Amino acid sequence: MEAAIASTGSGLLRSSPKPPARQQRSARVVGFASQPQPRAVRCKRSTHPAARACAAAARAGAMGGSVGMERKRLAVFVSGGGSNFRAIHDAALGGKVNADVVALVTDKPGCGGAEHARGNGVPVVVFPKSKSAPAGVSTDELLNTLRELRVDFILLAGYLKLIPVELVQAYPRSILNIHPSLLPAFGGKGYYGLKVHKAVIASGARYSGPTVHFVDEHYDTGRTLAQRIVPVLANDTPEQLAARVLHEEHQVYVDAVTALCEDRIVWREDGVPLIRSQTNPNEYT
Ligand SMILES: Nc1nc2c(c(=O)[nH]1)N[C@@H](CN(C=O)c1ccc(C(=O)N[C@@H](CCC(=O)O)C(=O)O)cc1)CN2
Ligand SMILES: NCC(=O)N[C@@H]1O[C@H](COP(=O)([O-])[O-])[C@@H](O)[C@H]1O
Repeated sequence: MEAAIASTGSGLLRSSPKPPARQQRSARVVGFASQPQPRAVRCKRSTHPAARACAAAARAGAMGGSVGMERKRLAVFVSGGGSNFRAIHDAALGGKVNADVVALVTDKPGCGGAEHARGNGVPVVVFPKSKSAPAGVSTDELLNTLRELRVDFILLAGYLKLIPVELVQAYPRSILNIHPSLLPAFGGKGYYGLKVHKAVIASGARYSGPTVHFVDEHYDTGRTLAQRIVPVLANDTPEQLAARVLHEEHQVYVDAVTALCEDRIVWREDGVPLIRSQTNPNEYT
C-alpha cells in the first residue's frame, strides 16, 4: 500500500513503507537474508488510512529532522586524501549528520583517508584485492563485512575503482558519489581528479561545480541528487579550479548525506530524487 506526501506539480511523490522492523533486524542478524530496503520515502496519492499515516509520518519526519530517528550507519570509500570523508566524519561526530561512520573502505591502504580513519578509530577495509593491495578482500567478503557492520549507506568520496554490480544491487538507492563536475558533462571512465578540471578548462565552460549522485553499475551515470556551481575564471589553472570546486563539495555532500540520514530523499514519479527541505515539508530541491 502506498500513500501520497504531496504533489510537486511535476509528478506525484511516492513512498513505500519499510519492511517490518523484525524482518529488517533478522536480515541484519543472519547476514544478507534480504536486501536492505531503500530508505527513500515514496508515497502515492490516496485517501486510504495507511496512505494518510504514511504521509503524516513523512511530514513528521520532515518537520522533526532526526529527532527520534534511527541513527544511520555509513561506510565511506576513498582512494586519496579524504577531505570529503573528513568533512562527513566531522559532521557525524558534531551531530549535523544523523549517522556514524562505521567503516572506511579503500584500494590504497596508505592514503590520507585511511590514515585519518586509523587515527580516529574507524575500521579500515582494503578493497579490492590487487597486486598493490594483496591484503584486500573480495566482493563477497566486503558484502559480508558491510552487513555484519549493519551499514545502511555507502558514500564514495574520491574512490577511483568501479563499484561492482553485486554491491550496487545489494544497496539499492543507498550508494552516493561525489563527482567534481556538473554531470553529465565531464564524467565517465577516465574523468577523475585533475583530469576533470583540465577538461573543463579546455572546453571553455564558464561554470563548473560538484555533483552528488546515486551510484549505478556504470561510472557517473546514476541519478543526480544535488549540484553546486562555481565560476571558471579565464586564467584558472586546474589546481585553482579544483580547490574552488572542492570547497563546494564539502558543503553539498554533507547537506546531501544529512538529508539521506534523515529520510528526506523522495523519488519523483519520473525517477528523479529530490531533497525535502528540513524546515518546510512542501519544499524540495
Ligand atoms: N559503479 C560505479 N562505481 C564508481 C562510480 C560510479 O558512478 N559507479 N563513481 C566512481 C568515482 N568516479 C567519478 O566520480 C570515477 C572514478 C574513477 C574513474 C576512472 O576512470 N578510473 C580508472 C582507474 C583509476 C585508478 O585506478 O587510479 C579506470 O577505471 O580506468 C572514473 C570515474 C567510483 N566508482
Ligand atoms: N571521479 C571521481 C573524482 O574525481 N572524485 C574527486 O576526487 C576528489 C577526492 O578528494 P578528497 O579525497 O579530498 O575527498 C574530489 O574532488 C572528488 O570530487
